[in-house]
Amino acid sequence: MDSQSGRSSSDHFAIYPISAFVILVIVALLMGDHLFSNLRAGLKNVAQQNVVAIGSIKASQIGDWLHEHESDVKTLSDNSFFSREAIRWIRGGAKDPVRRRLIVDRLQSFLNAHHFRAIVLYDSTGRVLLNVGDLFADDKEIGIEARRAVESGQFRFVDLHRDRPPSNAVEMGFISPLHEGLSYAGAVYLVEDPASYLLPLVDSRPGGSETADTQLVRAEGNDVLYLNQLRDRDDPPLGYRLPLSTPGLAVAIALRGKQGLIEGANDHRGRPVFSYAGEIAGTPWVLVSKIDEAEAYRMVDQVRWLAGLLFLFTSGLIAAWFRQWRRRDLAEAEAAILKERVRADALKMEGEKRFRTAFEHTALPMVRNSLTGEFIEVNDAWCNMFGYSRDEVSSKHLDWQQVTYPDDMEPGATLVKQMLAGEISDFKIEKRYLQKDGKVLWGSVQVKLVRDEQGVPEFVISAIQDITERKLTEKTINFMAYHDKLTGLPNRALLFDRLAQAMSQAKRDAKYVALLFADLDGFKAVNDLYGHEAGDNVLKMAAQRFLACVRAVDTVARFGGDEFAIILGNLDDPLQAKGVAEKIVQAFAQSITLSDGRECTVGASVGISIYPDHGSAMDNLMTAADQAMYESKRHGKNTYTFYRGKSSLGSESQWFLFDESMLVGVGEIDEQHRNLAYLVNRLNEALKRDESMESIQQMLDELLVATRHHFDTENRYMLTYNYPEQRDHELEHAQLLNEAQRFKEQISEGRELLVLQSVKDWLLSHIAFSDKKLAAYLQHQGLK
Ligand SMILES: Nc1nc2c(ncn2[C@@H]2O[C@H](COP(=O)(O)OP(=O)(O)OP(=O)(O)O)[C@@H](O)[C@H]2O)c(=O)[nH]1
Repeated sequence: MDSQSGRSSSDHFAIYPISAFVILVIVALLMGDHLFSNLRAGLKNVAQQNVVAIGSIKASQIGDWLHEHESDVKTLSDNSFFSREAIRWIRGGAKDPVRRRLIVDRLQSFLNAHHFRAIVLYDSTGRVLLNVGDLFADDKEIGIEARRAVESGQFRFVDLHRDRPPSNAVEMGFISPLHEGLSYAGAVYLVEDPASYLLPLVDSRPGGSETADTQLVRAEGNDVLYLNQLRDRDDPPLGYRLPLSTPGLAVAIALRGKQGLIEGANDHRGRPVFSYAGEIAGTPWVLVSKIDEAEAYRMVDQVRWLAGLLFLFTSGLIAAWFRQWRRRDLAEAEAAILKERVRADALKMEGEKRFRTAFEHTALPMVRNSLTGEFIEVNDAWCNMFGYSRDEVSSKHLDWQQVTYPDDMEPGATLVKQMLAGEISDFKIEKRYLQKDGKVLWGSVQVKLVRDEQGVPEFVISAIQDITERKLTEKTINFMAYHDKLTGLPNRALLFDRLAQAMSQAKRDAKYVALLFADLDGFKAVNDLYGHEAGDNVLKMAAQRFLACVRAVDTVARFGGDEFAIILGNLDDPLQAKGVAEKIVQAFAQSITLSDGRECTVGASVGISIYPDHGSAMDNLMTAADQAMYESKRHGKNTYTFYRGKSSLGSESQWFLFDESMLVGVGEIDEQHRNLAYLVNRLNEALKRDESMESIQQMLDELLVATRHHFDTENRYMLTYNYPEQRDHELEHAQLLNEAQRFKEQISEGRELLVLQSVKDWLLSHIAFSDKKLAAYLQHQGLK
């Protein structure tokens, strides 16, 4: 892995913690926001409840206080002793000193009892007649109000105002007309000092708050006039005003008629406040209690700030830790990559070194080829095997084709193509090679495609094992298995094979095959007269004479003893066999000279059968030839005879005749044997009808399945009844099944007749020799 890919892989893994962190941050922010929103809502609620409580209580107290004063005033003025005395005194021209004294005393005691600042007595024109209490400045305006009270007979409220100099005091009051019955003759003005109760009540604030305040206001022209002193301003009562049009001003909103909670408004400083407004009945006043939103929210905002700071601090810490971790991780990854690369390089060098040592010093011939087949290098063992020097290999630009035996080129070329196409990575084959001097040798070659680190094919390496010896041995063994040791002719096994091939070929080409059976006449006498060795020589010479009579493509086989068989394939006319038979008879008419010079004579009796005239199955054809040969013997020997029986031996549909003699006596086994015979006959029929190879294959498959089933049945019986020869019997089953596997290949090679014959032969032999024995045992055990 290179460093680039290492980093990207590490980055890939870093995505997870980063994503997790981002998600965590988002969740924390959302949760925090939700939490703080709830807290703020709670605090807002509390703050609003507080301003409502304070505002409404104070408004109610002020209302009560005003009402009380109104009652006090009315007590003094309404038909009271005082009012009667005062009216009389005023109507008397306000001259009676005794009555004046009485009035003053009365007012003074009233003043003392009710804590007014002063009481002023007016006549009906609004002129001041007398006053008690504090310093008082005669105010024309008040006089006018007093006259109006007398004229209207109505109580009048004198709003807060600043008294004229020298008093300058803030005051307010209540004017009540004096009447006796229905006549009014003056008025009393009770002057109240707001600082004694009203203003302290308004200004009283809950402890602990920095911004909570209550403001008593009234509209004056286009302004809001603050009647009390604000907690954050130095202006005295009635000393501060703001335009009524000030945007968002809570008191202005209240004066415009909004009562109760006012939301989203500001106070005189322009700061957002929670406020409550309440009208004071009978006055133009509005009482507004308020608290700064900032103060109400202060706690939660502070906590929010702290939480934010803590969050930022923690995030910073995590980010720093993560960065550090990533750095360390990357550094570790890079270090690991570097280490791995160094290790890989070392391994590669080590591997190359080892390969080179192995390549150079191994006793196994090895060669490296380019992808197009030229030799890149060979080792010493290869040079020894093929006879080329290394210089010759490079100067002659040798490639693998030049050292391969021409007939063996194809399989290797196909496999190399598959290997380069990536279908296989290596292969092993046996093939013939050509040495430099042209000699042929056999090699078992193991070929492997070598790819570079990116997987691109680089070169092909081959290791060759010299198997010439083994092949020769195999050839000899093979030859011996299929040839007669004495004469060197094909033996009976090879004869069957060749006959099957010839019959299949003839079937395809619509030709004839002649099978000649020849038995030497008088051969026993040779043995008897000249000895066995001489007999052997005669057999050898007889073989040569047979061979001399046939074409190279024909087969002469020794069938056994002094019996020979000759296959003449690819005949256009069956009578062509006649010529060969005549030549054979003539050939044996001449005497044979033995090694010791003595002469002997053996004849040849020949029987001829023709495929397909005398049978389409091998054993039928052989039986026919055999019968014809005996015919020749009967006719005095040294002659030939064509089979003259029926055009075809036996009933071909009953080619495998399952008769009584084949019953073994165990019901299930007999039934299966009968079924197998049926399947063999059916296959034979299909071959005769020249059915497609596919259906032939299918029938053979069915036959094999039935055979397997039959063997399983027998195995079961053997196991159940403890058959002493079970092992041998099962071994035979296994061998037969093994052989059966080969049948499929042989069928596809066009050797179906041989297969059929083989199946029939082994089935017959198995029933006769093995199954009958087994059945006898089973019957003995009581099985039917
Ligand atoms: N020397 C030798 N003799 C063999 C060999 N195989 C079989 N024989 C003998 O060959 C003889 C064959 O017998 P027959 O075919 O009856 O003899 P024949 O004299 O030819 O009789 P006809 O066929 O009736 O003419 C037997 O005596 C066998 O012992 C062999 O490999 N070498």
